[in-house]
Amino acid sequence: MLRRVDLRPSAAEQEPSFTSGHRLRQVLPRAEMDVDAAIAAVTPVIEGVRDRGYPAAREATARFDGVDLADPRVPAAAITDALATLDPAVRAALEESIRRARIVHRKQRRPTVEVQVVAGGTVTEKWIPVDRVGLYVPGGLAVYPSSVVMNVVPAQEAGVPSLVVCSPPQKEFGSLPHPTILAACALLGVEEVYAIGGAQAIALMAYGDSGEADGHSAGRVLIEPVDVVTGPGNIYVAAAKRVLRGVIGIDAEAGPTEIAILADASADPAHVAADLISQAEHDPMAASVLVTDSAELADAVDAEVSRQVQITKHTDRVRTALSGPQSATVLVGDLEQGLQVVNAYAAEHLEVITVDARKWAERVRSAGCIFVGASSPVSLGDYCAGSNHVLPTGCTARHASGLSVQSFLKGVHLVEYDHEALVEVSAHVIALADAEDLPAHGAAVKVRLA
Ligand SMILES: NC(=O)c1ccc[n+]([C@@H]2O[C@H](COP(=O)([O-])OP(=O)(O)OC[C@H]3O[C@@H](n4cnc5c(N)ncnc54)[C@H](O)[C@@H]3O)[C@@H](O)[C@H]2O)c1
Ligand SMILES: N[C@H](CO)Cc1c[nH]c[nH+]1
Ligand SMILES: [Zn+2]
Repeated sequence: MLRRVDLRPSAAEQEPSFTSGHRLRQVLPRAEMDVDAAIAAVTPVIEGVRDRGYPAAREATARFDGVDLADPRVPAAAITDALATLDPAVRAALEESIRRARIVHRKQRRPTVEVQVVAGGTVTEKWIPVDRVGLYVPGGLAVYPSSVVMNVVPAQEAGVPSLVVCSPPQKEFGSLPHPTILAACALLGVEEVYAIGGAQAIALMAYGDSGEADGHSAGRVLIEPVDVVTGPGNIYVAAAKRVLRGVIGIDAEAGPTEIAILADASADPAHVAADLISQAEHDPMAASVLVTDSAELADAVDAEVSRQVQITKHTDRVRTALSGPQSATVLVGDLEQGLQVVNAYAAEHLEVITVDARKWAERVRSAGCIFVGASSPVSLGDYCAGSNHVLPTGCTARHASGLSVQSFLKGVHLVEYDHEALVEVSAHVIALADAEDLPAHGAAVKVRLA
């Protein structure tokens, strides 16, 4: 079922060795359409919202979601009603998910650190939450109340005073976001929610709309712009975040889901197949990659995938994802080479299902989140591990992190020197200012020396 990429040293015509991450990335599976390619599709939408505000977003919603909404703000009553009618088992699960996420995220807050550099001279680093954030909750092929939890909990733990949630309108629910998403907002005390998805939602949060563009909302503020937008989404959402980075801060490009599994002969093929399928059901563009040194395991996983795909609910979506160029089994000579492969691939999610799994996991250098051992599937992290499921995709885990409290904080230095401490270092400041041919910088110190 999964195509094979054979990197075993014995494979015919193998190049010297695929040891450099850059060389490896050229042969590893990747989707045909990447974020760069999606930028062309979202740029007109973003420019429209920048220039004309909500009317342009409304047109995009009509086009992509088949819904025309004069006012996308979700009424307060819809949010409270959604919680009142929520299935008790789902409510209990959301509450447990929130509880565990809070335990982990509360510990992430960095303390203020004051450093005495010299007598009379200190540098203090403090962390200030941004004023207002926009949290994107996907709702196209699936709906994601769990992403409400993963966005809102770290923002709240960071101390962000103003939060807004955007999620696509659902035709079958009166063009509001899905009721489970609204119920999750209610559980977390989020009151400002808009029924809007895709790139138009990211642009609307970034630019806001004062309602003055064409008088469509009679001068009232439809939505205040935010400072940071976080959250997962499809390739268009990820592209919009890349385009708008700078206008707003972003967490990471958390686009179409990826799972890589580093497994040896000890892994249970039924578990491996189930986990590959679990993440493939997100999106036809999702990527599922098995990296193994065992051809026997690869064969057994193929057989299991074929069996399980027939009985999974979203079978078409899963088949498309698993048969696309982004999914494959990569055969390696040994787990050392497997480690090089998973580090080069930099998956959003990496499972390590091997003998001594923790030992191998400790040596991973690039992955959004690492799931260690046979009893830690990605689905656990998606909902209830306490970790965050908003994670970098498309190889951005080489440099980016998953969503955390830190995503909502700005680090600021407070520099405080007294006169003596300034005098003591003044010659060095003046010498460096002269070396840079910026003598006015030196003069700003000299004027204080008299
Ligand atoms: N990386 C992560 O952390 C993470 C977490 C959860 C989910 N995900 C991913 O989020 C995504 C959710 O996708 P989804 O589609 O279900 O919901 P979504 O909310 O991300 O996207 C739906 C929106 O896309 C817009 N859209 C649809 N087709 C378009 C087109 N052709 N051009 C422009 N805009 C278009 C629509 O306006 C719609 O509102 C999946 O790819 C899933 O794998 C990622
Ligand atoms: N696996 C997703 C991150 O790519 C998160 C998620 C939410 N719901 C189910 N799964
Ligand atoms: Zn998932």
